[in-house]
Amino acid sequence: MVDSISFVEVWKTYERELGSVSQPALRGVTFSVRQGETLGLIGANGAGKSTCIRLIMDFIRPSQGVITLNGRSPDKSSLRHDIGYLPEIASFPASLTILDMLRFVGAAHDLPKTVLAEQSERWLRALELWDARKRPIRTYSKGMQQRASFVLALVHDPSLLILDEPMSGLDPIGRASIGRLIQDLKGQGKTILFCTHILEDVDRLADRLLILHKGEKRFEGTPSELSMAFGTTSIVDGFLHAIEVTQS
Ligand SMILES: Nc1ncnc2c1ncn2[C@@H]1O[C@H](COP(=O)(O)OP(=O)(O)OP(=O)(O)O)[C@@H](O)[C@H]1O
Repeated sequence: MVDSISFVEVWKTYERELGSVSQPALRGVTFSVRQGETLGLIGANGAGKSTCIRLIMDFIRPSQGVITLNGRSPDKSSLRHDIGYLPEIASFPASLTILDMLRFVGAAHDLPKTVLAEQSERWLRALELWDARKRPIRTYSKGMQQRASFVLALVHDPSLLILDEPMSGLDPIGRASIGRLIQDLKGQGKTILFCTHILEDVDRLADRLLILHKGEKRFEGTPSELSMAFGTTSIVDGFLHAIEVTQS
C-alpha cells in the first residue's frame, strides 16, 4: 500500500536574511503516514512542525530530500482535490458568509452545484453552523470560525487532512467538539496529520506520533512505543525524554 505521506531525508533551510546565518529548519527528516492513519506531530517552538506542513502543502520546497503524497510530488495540481487543509490562523474576507466562501471552494474543486449544496448542508449541520450560514464569518466566535474552517476543508471530501493546530485557542467545549469531529473523520477512514502543542489531544486522537526537536526527528511510533522507549507512563514524560535524553 502506498503511504499517504512520505518524507525521505528531507532538509529545509530558509533563505538567509541580510546579516543572519540560517540554520536548517529540518535536518534529514524521514517519516511516513499510512492510509487511514492519524499522526500527531509534536515539538517545542521552532521544532519544524509548520515547516513540515508548508512543505506538504507545497507552499515551500525542500532544500534536499523527497516528499510524496499519495505517491505523487506535492507540486502536482491534481493533489489539491485529495487534500483538506486547516490553517493555524484562518483569515476570512470581511463581510463574506460561509456560503460565499463555500462557493469559492466549490469552484476551486470543480464541484457540481448539487454536490456543493448537499455537502455544504451536510457539514454546516454537522458542525452546528447551519443557522449562522448567512451571517458574515467575522461575526462568528473563535470556536465558530474554527468550525467554519473545517467546513471549508471538508466540503470536497478529501482523503487526506492536514490540520495545523486544530484546537488552538478553543475553550474546553470547542476542543471537545473538534475532538469528536476528528474521531468521526478517523472513523470514515481519512488520513490525518495534525500538529499541536496540546499533548493530551495527541494521546486521545493520534494512532502514532512524530516528535521533532530543532529540526530533527526524535521519535516516531505509537504512544505505547513511546512509553516503552523511554520507560515513561505519560505522553508528556515521554515527550520530555525524547527531546532531552538525546540532546547534545
Ligand atoms: N520564513 C522563515 N524564514 C526563516 N526562518 C524560518 C521561517 N519560518 C520558520 N523559520 C525557522 O525555522 C525553524 C522551524 O520553524 P517552524 O515554524 O517550522 O517551527 P514550529 O515547530 O512550527 O514552531 P512553533 O511551534 O513555534 O509554531 C525555526 O528556527 C524558525 O525560526
